[in-house]
Amino acid sequence: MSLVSAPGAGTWLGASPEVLVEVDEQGVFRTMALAGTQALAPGALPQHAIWRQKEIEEQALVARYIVSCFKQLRLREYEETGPRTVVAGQLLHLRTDFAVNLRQVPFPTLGTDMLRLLHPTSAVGGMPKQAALSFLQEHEGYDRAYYSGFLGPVNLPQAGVSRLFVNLRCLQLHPSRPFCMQAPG
Ligand SMILES: C=C(O[C@H]1C=CC=C(C(=O)O)[C@@H]1O)C(=O)O
Repeated sequence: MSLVSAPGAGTWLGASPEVLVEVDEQGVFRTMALAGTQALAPGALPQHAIWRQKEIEEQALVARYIVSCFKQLRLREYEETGPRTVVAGQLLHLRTDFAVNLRQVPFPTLGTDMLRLLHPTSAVGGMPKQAALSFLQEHEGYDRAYYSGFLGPVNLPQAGVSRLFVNLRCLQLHPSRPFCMQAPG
């Protein structure tokens, strides 16, 4: 959950399930391929969820894109777990987790390099990236402002520890009306 209010930026309330890049206290870099959405039915077990081919393929595209980013950086020592079904509030998603232990694989700029390569992810920008972004620029017809950007604590609670989330499922509070942002899953 996030609530950010800053002069010039406005007031934004959000609940994002998607980590864009993270480096934790143990020096582990993480990112994830998150896609596919279905409701969590009352009493149902997430591990019994059935995914359609479309969702499986969409999530696999996102996972492959992350692998291609590691390849661009010539990084081969990453751990990949999944895809598995995860719960986010009342929703289920398909998620593959990626981790690199930076104490074993010295790559001090990995967080920044991956941020540069990943943003905007295919979930919010499309794929292939440049063509999709040009298409959006031409046809979308409105300013997303901070929606689908990223936010989170940087160098907190200590230097080198950061957690950035894709700014999904959010609303901007205006004095007269809230404006809610939600992409189709
Ligand atoms: C882009 C959004 O969700 C992403 C994260 C999880 C599942 C998604 C999906 O089902 O496609 C999206 O990739 C959003 O909720 O605005």
